[in-house]
Amino acid sequence: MTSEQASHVLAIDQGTTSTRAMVFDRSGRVVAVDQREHRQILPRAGWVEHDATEIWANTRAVVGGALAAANLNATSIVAVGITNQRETTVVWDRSTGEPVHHAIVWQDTRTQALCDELAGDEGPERFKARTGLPLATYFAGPKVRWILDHVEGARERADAGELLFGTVDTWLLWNLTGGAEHDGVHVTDVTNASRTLMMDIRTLDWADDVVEAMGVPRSMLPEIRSSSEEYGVCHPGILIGVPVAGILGDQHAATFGQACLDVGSAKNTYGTGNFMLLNTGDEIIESRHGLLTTLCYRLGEQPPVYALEGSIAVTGSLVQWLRDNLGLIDSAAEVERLAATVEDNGGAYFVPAFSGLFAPHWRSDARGALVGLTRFVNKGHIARAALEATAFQTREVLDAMEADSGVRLTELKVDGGMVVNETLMQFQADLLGVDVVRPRISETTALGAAYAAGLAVGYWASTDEIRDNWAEDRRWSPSLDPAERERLYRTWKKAVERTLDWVDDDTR
Ligand SMILES: Nc1ncnc2c1ncn2[C@@H]1O[C@H](COP(=O)(O)OP(=O)(O)O)[C@@H](O)[C@H]1O
Ligand SMILES: O=P(O)(O)OC[C@H](O)CO
Repeated sequence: MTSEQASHVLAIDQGTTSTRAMVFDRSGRVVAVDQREHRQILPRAGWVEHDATEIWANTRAVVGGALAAANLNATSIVAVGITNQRETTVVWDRSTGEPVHHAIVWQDTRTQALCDELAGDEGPERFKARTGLPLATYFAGPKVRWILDHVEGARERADAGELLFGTVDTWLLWNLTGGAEHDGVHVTDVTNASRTLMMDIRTLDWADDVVEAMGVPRSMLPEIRSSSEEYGVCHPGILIGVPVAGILGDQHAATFGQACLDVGSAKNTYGTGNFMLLNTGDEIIESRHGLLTTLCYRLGEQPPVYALEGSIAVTGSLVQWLRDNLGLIDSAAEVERLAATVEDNGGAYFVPAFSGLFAPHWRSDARGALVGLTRFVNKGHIARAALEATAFQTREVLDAMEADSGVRLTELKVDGGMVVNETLMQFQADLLGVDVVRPRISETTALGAAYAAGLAVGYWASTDEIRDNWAEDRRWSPSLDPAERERLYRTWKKAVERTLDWVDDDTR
C-alpha cells in the first residue's frame, strides 16, 4: 500500500476512562471519531482495575465505528498509531491471549508495601539515576511483580516463558498484529518503557539489574523500539494489512501533537489527572524538585528526545467525584456554572490527595482534605475550590520545572477534557502569571500518535508539517494582582501540609 492510494491515518487513543479511534487527514483535521467507555473496577479502597479483554473489544468496536463514520475501509488507511494510558499493566498467556488478572491501573496504590520493601535502606530514589523515576505505586514494574506474587501459578508460568507483560500499547499491538493465533508482535516504545521503572533511560534497553531486583523474568518483557517505525502489520479483522507505525504514551503523544518539538517548549494536559511535559532535547535532567525524567519521543533511528514531567494524579477526576460520589452536579460541564455562583473560594481549599500526592511531593501517606471550612462555605465554593485545585497543583509543577530546567516559560500550551472550562483556564493564567494557550485542534493526544505513524510511512514528510498544522484557538492572559496570586498560593501550600502523614497503621 502506498501513501498515494491511502488517504488517511487512524489513531487509537486508549485512555483511563475510554477508548477512542480517530481518522485524520493530512492537515491534521479529525475526519471521524468513535468512542467507548470501559468499566472502572474498584475492588477495594486504593485499588483500580480494568478488564484488558473489554479494552481490546472496545478498541475493535471504535476502529470499526470510526472507519464507518468516515466512510472508509482499511485500504484508505496508510498507517495506525497507538497512544495509551501509561503504566497500566497487563499480564497475559501467550498461547491463549487470556490476561491472568485484571489490568492494574496507574492510579492503583496496592503496591505501596512492595515499593517500601524495594526502596530498603537506599530509599525511594534507589533506581532514580538509572530509570528517571522514584519508587512509587504509579509505575508498572511493581504492578507486574504484584501479579506474579499474588496470582496462583503466575510466577511458575512466567518463569516457564508462558506469560507476557505489556503496558496497554503492547497489549493492543500484540492483538492487532495477530495475538495468540498468529504470533502477535510483542513490542513497546521508549516512552511507554520509560514508565515501567525497569528501562535504563540512557541505553533505552531494560536495566537487567533493576529488572532482577523487581523480580520480573526478562522473558516477559517486550522489545523496546522507537516511537515511529513499522512494528508490524494488522493481521485479522478490519484493519487487515495496515501497518502499525506509531506508539507513544498518551502524554508524550500530546506533547508531540502540540508541536513541542523545541527544547524549552511545554504542554499541560488536563484530563483525569494533569501531566505537564517540558522538552529538554538531548539533555537528561535529573530532577531535584520532584519531577520525573522521561522520554519525550524517539523518531526511528534519530537520537532520542527527553522530557521532564510533572504528573498530578487527580484533577478532572475530582470533578467526576463531585458528580458521581457527592451528586453535587449532574455533568462535568455543570461545575463551571456552580463555581460561577460565588465570587471566590470563600476560604475553602480542596487538596484531592485521593491516591496520595504525585509530583512534586510523591507522598503516598497523604489523603484528600477540604480545609478552611466555615458556615459561610456553600456548594458553589466547593465547586470553585475543586477547580482551583487543578490550577494550584499545576503551579506547583511549573515552579518545580522552572527550578529544575532553568527555563522560564512565557506561555503554556494546554489540552485535554478540562480546557473547555473558561473559569479554570483564566484562573490558571492568573496563578501562573503566564499566558495559557489552547490549540485549534484540541485532540492533540490522538493527533500525536497519528503524526508518529504517518511520519514513519512517509505520509507526512517531516516534523515541519506538524509545526505548520498547529494553530492557536484561544489565549488567556493573567489579570490577577501578583500579591493576591501569591497569597492564594501560600494558603494552598498550607492546605497541602494538612494532608500529609495521614496514612499510618491506624488508617491504612
Ligand atoms: N467543563 C468541564 N469542566 C471541568 N472538568 C471537565 C469539564 N468537562 C470535562 N471535564 C473533566 O475532564 C476529564 C476528561 O478529560 P479527558 O481528556 O477526556 O480525560 P482522559 O483522557 O483522562 O480520560 C474528566 O475527568 C472530566 O471530569
Ligand atoms: O488516560 P489519561 O489521559 O488519564 O492519562 C493517564 C496517564 O497516561 C497516566 O500516566
